[in-house]
Amino acid sequence: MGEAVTKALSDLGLTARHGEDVAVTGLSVDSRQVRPGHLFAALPGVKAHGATFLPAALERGAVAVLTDRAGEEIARPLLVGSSVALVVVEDPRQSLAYAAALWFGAQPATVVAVTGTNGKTSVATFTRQIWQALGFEAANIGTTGVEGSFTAPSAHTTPEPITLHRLLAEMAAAGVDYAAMEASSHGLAQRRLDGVQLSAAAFTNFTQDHLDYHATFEEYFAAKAGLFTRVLPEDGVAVLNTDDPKGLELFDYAVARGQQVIRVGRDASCEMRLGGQRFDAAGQDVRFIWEDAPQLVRLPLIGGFQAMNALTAAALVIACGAEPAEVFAALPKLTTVRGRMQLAATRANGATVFVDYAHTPDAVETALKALRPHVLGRLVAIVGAGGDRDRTKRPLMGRAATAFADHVIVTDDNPRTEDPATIRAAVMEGAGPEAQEVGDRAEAILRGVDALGPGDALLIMGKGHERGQVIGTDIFPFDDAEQASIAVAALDGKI
Ligand SMILES: CC(=O)N[C@H]1[C@@H](OP(=O)(O)OP(=O)(O)OC[C@H]2O[C@@H](n3ccc(=O)[nH]c3=O)[C@H](O)[C@@H]2O)O[C@H](CO)[C@@H](O)[C@@H]1O[C@H](C)C(=O)N[C@@H](C)C(=O)N[C@H](CCC(=O)O)C(=O)O
Ligand SMILES: Nc1ncnc2c1ncn2[C@@H]1O[C@H](COP(=O)(O)OP(=O)(O)OP(=O)(O)O)[C@@H](O)[C@H]1O
Repeated sequence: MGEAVTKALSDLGLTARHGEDVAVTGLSVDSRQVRPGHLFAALPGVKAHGATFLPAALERGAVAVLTDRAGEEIARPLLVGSSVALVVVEDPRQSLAYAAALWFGAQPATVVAVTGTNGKTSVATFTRQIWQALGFEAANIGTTGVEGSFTAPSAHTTPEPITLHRLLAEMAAAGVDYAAMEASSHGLAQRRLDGVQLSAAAFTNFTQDHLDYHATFEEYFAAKAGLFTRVLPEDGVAVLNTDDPKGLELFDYAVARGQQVIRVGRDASCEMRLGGQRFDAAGQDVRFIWEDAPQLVRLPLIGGFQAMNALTAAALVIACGAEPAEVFAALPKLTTVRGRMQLAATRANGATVFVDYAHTPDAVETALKALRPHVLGRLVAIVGAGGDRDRTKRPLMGRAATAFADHVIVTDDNPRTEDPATIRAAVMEGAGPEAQEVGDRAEAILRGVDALGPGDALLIMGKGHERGQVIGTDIFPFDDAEQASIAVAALDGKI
């Protein structure tokens, strides 16, 4: 057994207000995870103040507490006569983020972060894919976990600082030199990224979302802006979609801080400018202009917005020092995030089948609208809604499908403990009398594929990357992309 690592509070940038500069054996934000010798970060929470769990943390052997003034009030009486060190700071989440960085002490040499309402996963994934295509060891961290040269599951889009820095240190130890991470607005508001050394950061766009957590639109934007005004250092590069008015606002902040900026968008002022797009069944040809030189690339990606995501990723990689010509040569190799507008199968007659995670009325509309320019013939949609979740969205999802597709098949999603027929009836109510109802999802996919003539496309929505269907309380193996391949093989005589 190796000797346990310990670090003094002062080595973690912390000063005790009460007690000594003790050595700690680890960090925890949750009393239930405290081990003997740990520093317990008692954070102000939505439901409770972490300091209320101090007795449990002390019982488990915490030797130091990091908290704010409100936490100090709760902690002081509990610490009378004890040698436990009490560290009181203005913003304990930020101090914890710095302490976690110092505790783990290593990260990949180049780390970039992406924020925005939509496109974070796509941009972080594309950035990693470009680096890998250039021959570098690279990984991305986000909603889909950690992927690339290093893989790990992740519960959060932006992991908590302790998890995040453990991951970054493990990546560095495994030889990963490049990492692209998603910066969620929750993660930014909770200072999860504050201890990360960023080389560049990108902003994709800003629309209404997450107003359940952020009190106002302004607060939500302020959280995202923090990536550029606080986390990204002055010598970092800001990659900004300045077609979005909020991107223009960030441009002003970045310039005021002396950061170098790469603007991405359609406007003539952009260093990375999107010119034209021509769509076909399997992707798009994109014309763009980099520093006044026109370029043409093939993107095997569905959806007009993916060109902006790919260019944003290209700009990030260039910002970190790569040769632009090599970066542009890598773009035709990009592949979509699994289950997001994923080309799952192609019929012998050329008709295509796509799988997408869209499971809200808005997402159904966006997905169908994105696919439409790629389809010469008819667009067929398969839609369903999950059980034990929001009921009001069911007819709205059916309505959106009928409004933006030429033919709609309503099927089961994850019925969970509800009666599947009742859920389908609600979706059918919005989808209208022309829609076809096929409860069994595999049969619905078979019928959808069978309906495709040359030039047609089928979009199977709702489950995306999932590999199981939840019926009752059991999960049965089910993969939309695999079912699409099976249906195509069966109908085109390959099995
Ligand atoms: C809404 C939100 O962000 N909540 C975060 C917040 O929890 P909270 O304020 O509710 O905590 P609380 O339950 O009031 O407890 C207060 C403190 O006491 C601690 N505690 C609690 C119970 C106990 O027995 N002992 C104990 O020590 C908790 O660890 C916490 O530090 O502080 C906790 C500790 O830092 C976080 O783990 C927790 O993230 C939760 C798990 C979460 O689900 N967050 C989601 C919303 C999130 O961050 N999502 C974004 C993506 C959003 C998106 O783009 O879709 C993400 O980046 O993943
Ligand atoms: N640049 C973009 N502009 C507008 N919409 C986009 C853009 N990129 C992606 N989208 C839409 O957002 C959906 C989710 O994309 P993506 O996973 O990349 O975003 P995200 O910000 O990571 O969201 P999440 O954290 O929920 O995964 C896509 O399926 C698409 O409908």
